[in-house]
Amino acid sequence: MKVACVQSDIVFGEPKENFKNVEKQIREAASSGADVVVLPEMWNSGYDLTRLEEIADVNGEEAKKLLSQLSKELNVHIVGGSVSIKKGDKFYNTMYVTNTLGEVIAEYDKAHLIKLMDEHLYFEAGNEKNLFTLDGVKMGGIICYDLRFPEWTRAHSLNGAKVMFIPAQWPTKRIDHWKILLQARAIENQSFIIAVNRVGSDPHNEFGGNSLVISPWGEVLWNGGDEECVQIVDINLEEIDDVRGRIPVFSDRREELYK
Ligand SMILES: O=C(O)CCC(=O)C(=O)O
Repeated sequence: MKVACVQSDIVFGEPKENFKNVEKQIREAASSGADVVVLPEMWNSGYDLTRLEEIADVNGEEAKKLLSQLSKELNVHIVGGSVSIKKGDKFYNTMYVTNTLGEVIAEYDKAHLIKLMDEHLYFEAGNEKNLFTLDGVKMGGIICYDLRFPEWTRAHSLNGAKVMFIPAQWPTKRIDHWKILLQARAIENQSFIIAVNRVGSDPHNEFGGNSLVISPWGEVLWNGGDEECVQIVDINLEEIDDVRGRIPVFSDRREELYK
């Protein structure tokens, strides 16, 4: 499966520009032969939280429309990072996944909101897991700070996910946490990790890129460095069952000890 990681900068509080950029990047990824395109977190607005009323996507309609159209036209699945949306009178940090038929097959509201970046003051947290199937393989998606909760990735793995997508806006100053936690999640869950972080900066933070594709054995197959790029990485999904067969951690679990 050819996965295209879109490690981009995001224009603070300017959805129009960001929509244009994302369309260009998805087209570039598709023309390079991608099967799945993966975007970063909150690519429509960045963390311009005080202007959400003005700039959040109402019911995610604009994002869903663009991603569905491009998925169908270009014959690619899209794991749409996340966008800031407004549902009713509340705001959410939401991931959409679209398939090559142009269907929205998953919608996930970020479950863990990061107080350090004031997210909890503006957004509602989601309460549901995010599982979907692409090309017959069960996969899952979480968003940025969700990564710090190993139980959350494990819950997805126990429900069948073999590939985890993790879009982010992870600051440079904690980039070592990002890399180490991602590698740990891949090893302990014996899953592919496709993690796409933005680059550039906003008025509050500099963002560290270092998007990573990691195998179920824990090998870093690609590191995006800290510049904008659209990179295709070829992953062999057969490795998952091979690694799980060699070290059967799922059947060796002692659930009764963990309460
Ligand atoms: O956990 C962190 O250090 C960064 C998380 C983050 O930036 C986010 O959830 O948006």
